[in-house]
Amino acid sequence: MIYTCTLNPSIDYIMNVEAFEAGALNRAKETFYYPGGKGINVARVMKRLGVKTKALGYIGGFTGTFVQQFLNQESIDHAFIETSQTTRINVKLKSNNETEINGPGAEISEPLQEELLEQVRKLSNKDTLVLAGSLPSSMPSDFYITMASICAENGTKVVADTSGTALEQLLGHPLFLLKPNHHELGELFNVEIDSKEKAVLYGRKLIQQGVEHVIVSMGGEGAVYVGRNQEMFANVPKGHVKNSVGAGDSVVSGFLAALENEETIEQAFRYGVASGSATAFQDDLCEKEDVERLLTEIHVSNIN
Ligand SMILES: Nc1ncnc2c1ncn2[C@@H]1O[C@H](COP(=O)(O)OP(=O)(O)OP(=O)(O)O)[C@@H](O)[C@H]1O
Ligand SMILES: O=P(O)(O)OC[C@@]1(O)O[C@H](CO)[C@@H](O)[C@@H]1O
Repeated sequence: MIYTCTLNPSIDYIMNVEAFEAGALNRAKETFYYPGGKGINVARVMKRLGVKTKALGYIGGFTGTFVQQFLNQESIDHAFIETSQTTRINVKLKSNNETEINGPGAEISEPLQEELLEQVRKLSNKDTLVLAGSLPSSMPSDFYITMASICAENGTKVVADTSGTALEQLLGHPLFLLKPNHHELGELFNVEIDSKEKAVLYGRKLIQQGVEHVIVSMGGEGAVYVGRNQEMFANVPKGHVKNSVGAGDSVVSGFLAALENEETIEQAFRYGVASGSATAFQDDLCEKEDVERLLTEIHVSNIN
């Protein structure tokens, strides 16, 4: 079973504003509320792609109730730990460009941290745990490492979709999949990644540190896959980008969903990229039929 863990979920409040002006009264022409947080996005997309998951993490307050009700309506299984604090609201302001304001997240007490670790201890070598997104600022920065170490003891596969210190600290632990974008990968090694060749070079360094599959997404410039025996490049289909929120999470979902359906690594990589683009081309997360329509526009080539 695939479990997603969102330590810091959100409601994503999407505001479409025609020509945003800082310091002035702006009126949105359209707004949307979606449950958010990277692990929750992964769970929602996997459900649409036909794969069952269970969402873990912390939830609380009226915003937490909204998130849980939304997931219930979409028949997404979850076992969140309730906190007395309100789940954050992240503002996604879409105008000529995209501006995001993400909240710091709730305070998570030590007993609640222990409760989540207990859930992780129950996972087996048949399970996969997706650790996705930021840690609330109150949590120890090595919490992902604690979770990854428990998983290593039990043979549970770990997928990580995070950035900054949390990502840096995870390196050296056995990881099944890492999906940094090219900025996040560059930040890890203090370099600028501006070509697929550089993405491969630094992707290989992740493989040397114990990662099994690396996908480096480069927005509209395509994506690179680096594995132990295979390196590939995929273009992205052409289309109008409406919403990049959750596009990276959709790449993770598409890749994992295809592997669950026993596709090859190449096909899973193509499916991941198609899922990312299908999300980028619409307001909410992708639907299966959009993903499958885009598959034919994605060409995967071996590198070297
Ligand atoms: N301009 C684009 N055209 C087509 N597809 C795109 C475009 N930008 C992003 N995508 C799709 O979204 C995926 C993820 O994009 P990106 O590299 O920006 O990752 P990310 O920064 O992790 O995403 P997110 O915005 O969710 O944090 C890409 O691999 C691609 O499939
Ligand atoms: O603050 P974090 O945890 O880094 O990112 C949270 C977030 O921006 O990531 C998702 C998109 O990937 C959104 O649903 C959510 O608002």
